[in-house]
Amino acid sequence: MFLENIIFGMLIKQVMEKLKVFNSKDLAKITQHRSGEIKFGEKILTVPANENWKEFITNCNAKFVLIGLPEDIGVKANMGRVGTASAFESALKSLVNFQHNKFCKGNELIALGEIDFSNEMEISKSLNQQDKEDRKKLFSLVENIDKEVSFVISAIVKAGKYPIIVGGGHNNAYGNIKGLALAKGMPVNAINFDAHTDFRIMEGRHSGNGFTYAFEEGFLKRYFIFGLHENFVSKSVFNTLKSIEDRVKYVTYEEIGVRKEKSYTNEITQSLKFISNTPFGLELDLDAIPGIPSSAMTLSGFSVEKARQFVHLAGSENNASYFHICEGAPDLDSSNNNHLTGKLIATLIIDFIKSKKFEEN
Ligand SMILES: N=CN[C@@H](CCC(=O)O)C(=O)O
Repeated sequence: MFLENIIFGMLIKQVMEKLKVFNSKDLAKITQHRSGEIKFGEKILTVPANENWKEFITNCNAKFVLIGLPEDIGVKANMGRVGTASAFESALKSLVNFQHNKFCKGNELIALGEIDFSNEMEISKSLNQQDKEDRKKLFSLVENIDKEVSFVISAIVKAGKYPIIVGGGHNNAYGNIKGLALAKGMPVNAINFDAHTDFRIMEGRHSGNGFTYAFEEGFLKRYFIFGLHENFVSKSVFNTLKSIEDRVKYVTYEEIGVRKEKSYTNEITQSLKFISNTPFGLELDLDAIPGIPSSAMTLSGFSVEKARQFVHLAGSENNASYFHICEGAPDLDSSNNNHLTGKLIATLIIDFIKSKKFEEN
């Protein structure tokens, strides 16, 4: 057991720069050309060979940087159902085949690449989430992922760009928030469109406590959870939220969508007032949208149109500094339409890019 732990430690210490930078051929391979049309993939920028990625994105006119986090270890460490690792690949395949036109142009986006978590994913496959010792190892793997994510997000923000991050599990909120806070040199805020708070106890890192760790470690100042489901939040988490209500607020899905006590757009305005005075992260968990394959998939919740409206309104705030879409799990979709999760993620990416145009006008 002792030796096993040493080997495990050595394996996960292989922390280097794990960023796999895309080149134009990576996009060309998945872009389906059609005469008379210009596809997004023909215009999206990639880092030229032999150029330093940080220098390239700093000097580039494009404002948005796309980055993928192909992992589902945070979900596994949270006892969930894996399948989020393929979401980025699926989203990219749809995105490159969208139309480049007057509403949105491909060259506004740099497809930077993905963080290569294949080493962690391989180790994770051999671990049993029900086993106490194995679960601790899963927590360590998530900490490893956190370091990589916060490093890359911080570098993108320092380059003056908006990271658009496709998860992976919601554990990655922690790395995003920390990365943004480190780049800005101050604690930041976050708004989260989610059925869950992901403010569960600090029992070890997983997809259910990214915001707790970011809050307790001083990276997250104010947090708003938009549309959480009353049935999915424990009494103890509600008590915790009550004790810090000056810094963490929420509105439930049931208050807006079921009992109609509050209006959707008015609640978005109120929630944005709470967090938009300082740089903030925009988080969207696909398990809040009915019927989207994810670990905690549900059939009730805000529609795709409502989610798009939310991204549009929140993204158009000057201080909205990154957009993270997570928990989508194409691998859990057994239908012959399992490309649709990626297509939805690509649609939301474009909604965020378009929302920023209002900032300039
Ligand atoms: N990111 C999702 N987190 C949820 C998952 C809930 C579930 O698996 O049922 C949470 O931990 O609360």
